[in-house]
Amino acid sequence: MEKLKIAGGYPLKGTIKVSGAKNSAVALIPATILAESPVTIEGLPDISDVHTLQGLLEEIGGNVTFKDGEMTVDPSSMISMPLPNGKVKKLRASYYLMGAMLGRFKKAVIGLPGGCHLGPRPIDQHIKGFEALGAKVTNEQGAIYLRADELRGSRIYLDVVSVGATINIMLAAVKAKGRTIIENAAKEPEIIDVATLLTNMGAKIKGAGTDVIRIDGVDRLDGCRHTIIPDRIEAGTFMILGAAVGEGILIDNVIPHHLESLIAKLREMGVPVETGDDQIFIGKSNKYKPIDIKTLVYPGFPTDLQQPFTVLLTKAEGSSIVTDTIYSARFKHIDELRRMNANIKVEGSSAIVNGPSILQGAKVKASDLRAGAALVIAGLLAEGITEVAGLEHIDRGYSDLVEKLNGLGATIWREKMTEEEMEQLKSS
Ligand SMILES: CC(=O)N[C@H]1[C@@H](OP(=O)(O)OP(=O)(O)OC[C@H]2O[C@@H](n3ccc(=O)[nH]c3=O)[C@H](O)[C@@H]2O)O[C@H](CO)[C@@H](O)[C@@H]1O
Ligand SMILES: C=C(OP(=O)(O)O)C(=O)O
Repeated sequence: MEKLKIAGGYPLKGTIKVSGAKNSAVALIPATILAESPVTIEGLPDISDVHTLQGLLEEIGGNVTFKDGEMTVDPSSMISMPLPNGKVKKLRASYYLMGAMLGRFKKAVIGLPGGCHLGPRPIDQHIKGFEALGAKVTNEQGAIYLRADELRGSRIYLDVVSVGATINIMLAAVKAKGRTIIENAAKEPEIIDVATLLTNMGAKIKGAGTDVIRIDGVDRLDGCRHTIIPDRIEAGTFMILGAAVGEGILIDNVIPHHLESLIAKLREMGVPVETGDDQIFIGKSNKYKPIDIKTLVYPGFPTDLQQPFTVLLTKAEGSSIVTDTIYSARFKHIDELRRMNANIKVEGSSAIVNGPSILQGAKVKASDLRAGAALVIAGLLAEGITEVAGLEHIDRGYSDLVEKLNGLGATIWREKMTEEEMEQLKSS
């Protein structure tokens, strides 16, 4: 097991390149199950979620190659093998195996998913969608059993706007008989990316990226080549990092339109932001204004950037409020930031940040992926050395993070944890 060590307090400068989107990758890879010939996806991030999904596709008989960000999946020999736990629990997005395997084989047994612990993360809307398409769904000892004689298109209204349910229903519906309409669908860019892949495979989908998606089922899907979109959350993390410790940082391979809410909030704080076609420049700030943030579904401020943004707010003079309306308990990073001398308190679904604080290096633990990103930014900002444990969370979503940050002039490295540290981590 490894930890990250960061020598903080030094300004960063230069260009940093964004990788392919994790939340697209984890849906695009399961989507390949639906094809009857090889599918190639270009630009995938080198993250553990992608490797775990590769292993899961291989477990069900897929022939997968993955090199230099390009994955080719030959799904022709796949079978509906039960995947009750093990790798399935390592990531949230293993739930996409339910929709994809149901769509292709009309049956699947998949363990309940893992992923970041952000409070309750039910999948009732996914199941409601599968049932509306004609599947019988049961939960037996922590695994979801799905079976259908035939999948039939249906009108499905989502009670909660859910990224996962929208994509999962799309996966199950593309080969169903007749028309499926998803109402109150989520509108995240990753949904458009998955719909683009499926359309190139031969699916008939209209309205992805709006709140009504219409899918006309087809009998057969075939292979194609697809390039993934850039990761807006990784890009956003680098923008926040640039605002906190940068003296001019250019973020390359980004779609600025995907980050309008973050750009607006950074400008409101007084951070200079310039946008190009596929680049964003974050200038050096001299003074940071306190502001309030409320997370919302896309195109609102993303919950996945709330934790990193909290760190930036410790630099502002005055009081800022961060409210998470998607995951009201997504504040496990706050105790760790307090160890580093931040003045933040949590009240209900809000964190109140009183700044400015001079952060101090400390030994901290990432409880989840974006808590990890927040602690890395805090470590770069802090005086002295910061040690971040829980690296396995960060490795789920940030490709080559150490190399990328060192390229900006940061001093950050991975180090093996001692036996004693691992014991302490287990008991904490
Ligand atoms: C792999 C992936 O893409 N993960 C993202 C995805 O997670 P995920 O797809 O799990 O998140 P959802 O959009 O489904 O969740 C949004 C809200 O709806 C609730 N809900 C969801 C499904 C359901 O059946 N019932 C229900 O009540 C959730 O508890 C949450 O409060 O979107 C989240 C919200 O943008 C992001 O934080 C995650 O990074
Ligand atoms: C919550 C996240 O991921 P997951 O849904 O995969 O746990 C995230 O990417 O911030």
